[in-house]
Amino acid sequence: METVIYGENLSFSYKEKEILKDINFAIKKGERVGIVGESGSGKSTFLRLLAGLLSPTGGVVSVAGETSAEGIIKKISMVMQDAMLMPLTIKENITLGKDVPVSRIEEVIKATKLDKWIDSLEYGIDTYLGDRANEISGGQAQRIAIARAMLKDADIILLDEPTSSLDKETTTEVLEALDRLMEGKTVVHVTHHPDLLKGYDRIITVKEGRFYE
Ligand SMILES: Nc1ncnc2c1ncn2[C@@H]1O[C@H](COP(=O)(O)OP(=O)(O)OP(=O)(O)O)[C@@H](O)[C@H]1O
Repeated sequence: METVIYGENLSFSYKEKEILKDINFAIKKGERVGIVGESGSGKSTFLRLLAGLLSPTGGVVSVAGETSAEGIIKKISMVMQDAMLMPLTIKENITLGKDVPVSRIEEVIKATKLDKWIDSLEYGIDTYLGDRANEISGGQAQRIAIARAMLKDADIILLDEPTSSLDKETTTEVLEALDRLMEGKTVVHVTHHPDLLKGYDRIITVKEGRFYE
């Protein structure tokens, strides 16, 4: 299988503080890779480098053949700890304002099991989330973020603790939705919970700026 994500002598520092030191790695198409390590070891920093949100201070990171933020952003979908919903309708939060066939929107709403909840709302998918944001549970918010990622249908899925703010029951629902999102994709998943990485192809531990498999 071809390599779709790689780093060559990849380093990253915040000012003088070196977080990642001269790392080399390669992730193949369709692989599921878990990233674990102590708090502060640099897991989120690594994911941000893969997402193009940070630029390496040394070496190269390449994602689906892209090394620039503009290139990378088109090739990845990211689900993070916070869904970061905008003061827009549910539909607009899922489509991000793109013109998408209704049938496709319905598909992702079903796949993330948001349909029952949305049907119960007076304005359905056109419900405005601005002032109602407080009435949305963390699990619903995360599933909206997952529906958004499904619609984008990028080949590479980056996950940063997508279930860490949820209770046990809600976590199960969100994990089911994530399973659907990850089908057939290349996945990099940062987590404190190795039990979420069952069935993954590889687990990388970040320690003192280096990778251990
Ligand atoms: N914007 C920033 N400026 C300076 N230092 C930062 C910044 N963001 C993170 N750091 C530091 O970089 C180190 C790595 O942070 P990072 O968030 O990548 O770790 P992590 O392994 O994801 O931690 P956690 O598991 O707690 O989320 C930490 O020591 C953190 O304090």
